[in-house]
Amino acid sequence: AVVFNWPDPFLDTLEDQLYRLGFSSASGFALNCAARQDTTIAAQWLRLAYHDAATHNSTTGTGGLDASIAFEFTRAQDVGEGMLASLGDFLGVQNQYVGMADTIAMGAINAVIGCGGPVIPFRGGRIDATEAGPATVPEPQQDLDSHIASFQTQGFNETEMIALVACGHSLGGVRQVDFPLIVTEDVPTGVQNFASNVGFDNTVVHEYLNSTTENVLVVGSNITTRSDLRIFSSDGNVTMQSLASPDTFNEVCADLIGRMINTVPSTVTLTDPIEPFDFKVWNTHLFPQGGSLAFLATLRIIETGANRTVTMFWKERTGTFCPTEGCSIAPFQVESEVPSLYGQLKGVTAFILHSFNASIDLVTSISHFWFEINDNDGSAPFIVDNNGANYTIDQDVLLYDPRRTIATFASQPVVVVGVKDSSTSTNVTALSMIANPILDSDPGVPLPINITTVFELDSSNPPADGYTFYSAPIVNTLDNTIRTTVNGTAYSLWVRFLTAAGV
Ligand code: HEM
Repeated sequence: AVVFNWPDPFLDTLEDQLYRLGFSSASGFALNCAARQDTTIAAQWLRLAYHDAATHNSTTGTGGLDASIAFEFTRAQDVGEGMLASLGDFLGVQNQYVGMADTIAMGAINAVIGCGGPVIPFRGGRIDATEAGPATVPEPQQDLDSHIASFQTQGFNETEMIALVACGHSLGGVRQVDFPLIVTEDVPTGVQNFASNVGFDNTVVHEYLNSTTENVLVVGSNITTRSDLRIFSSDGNVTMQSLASPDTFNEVCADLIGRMINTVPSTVTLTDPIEPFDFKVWNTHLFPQGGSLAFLATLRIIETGANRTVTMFWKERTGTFCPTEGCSIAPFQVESEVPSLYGQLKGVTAFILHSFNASIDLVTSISHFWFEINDNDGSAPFIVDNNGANYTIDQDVLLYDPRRTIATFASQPVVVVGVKDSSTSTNVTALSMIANPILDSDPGVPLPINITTVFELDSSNPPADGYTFYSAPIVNTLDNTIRTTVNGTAYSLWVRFLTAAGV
């Protein structure tokens, strides 16, 4: 599994989105196999992921799960309102580090578990395409040889093709409005489902094998578009029979859907699987406050059942202020939080959030911090110090100020940052990622976009504690990277959340 060395905005974001409740639409909306547009959100997400991945060419190492679907969804082979609806679901959780392609992949694994299917490992690091890929999504009217060839190009052999189609067609169905030549008989809901049940399981396999299937790609009156029949029966039903065991079905589908979402251009390297981090420093803020520096930090710990005491320690940046063993403080707040479904399925019962609100000497400041944990069960207390490297605060020149910032839901937040020793040449900017709004009239390319905001000297916050304050209204409250150059040195600060416990 991947190792988290703080600060790592990329892993920090992905791990929150995977394991914490409410941190990503891609982990929330498909829960309980929720219905939408006469199918399920999960079915729409899984189909979207497959169509995005199907642009892969394993010979040239191009295409794959790269969000190129955002440029392709208007093609005939991608017909269906589920495509745009799914991209719309996912917009708004990307940032400078995590792109749409990772969200689509995360959506696919949540689609499967949201409908009761197996847990698929998540690797991150996909890179969003900037243009459409080739039109290589298989279509029902194509013959078996074409399907074998296109799955081969995408990296799957014939057996894997059979199983992957069965796994995918465990969910959802074919819409009459989009495929009138396939769904030729009236269906009351407008969708002819692949299986008689809604959830992710091998009902589609059983109903195929015992000839009760209503899968229109198997038994539809239009013989040309019986692609599932041709595919499923292509090896004399050997693969379909092997999928009759629910355990085998789940195992094979977890593996193949996992490979499908990890199908990326050869230039992309994915991380190792991201497992929930045992200890995670989260949402830190350092800012000037009434003659000292306020330092807010949360240590998130996976619940172990122990009645833990957690102490935060820190050392000064210059000079001497703290005792040799470090300055220390107890948390002002300890909260328990229910993890996401994915987290629960990985065995996390709760996250315990220990929040600290330390007052740091303004002159000597802070260079690094760490924690000591006592399980209070007679065992020796242990240190949590970022895998031995300490949690290092790399600078105190450019600081985001959550208390001076005015963040309300009613209006655009006015973000305030403090710059130490600033000269008149200071130029403060924020690079923010925002969701590109989908308009019904012209959906455009549903991918997030970057905007740059220039800060101005803040007349309502006069200089204090050696800092000069700059402010700007900022559209996005989820993720901003603030930059400035002071006396020739460039500083950058990642601000993911505008507020924190203790603000
Ligand atoms: C030869 C290969 C395939 C063909 C010809 C094919 C064809 C189709 C067609 C015609 C539909 C109906 C779409 C609609 O009405 O919106 C559909 C739906 C679907 N397909 Fe496939 N498919 C193939 C492979 C796959 C694979 C490999 C997966 C995923 C692993 C997949 C996942 C899905 C899902 C989840 C739906 C339901 C979508 C919904 O209910 O909104 N398909 N497929």
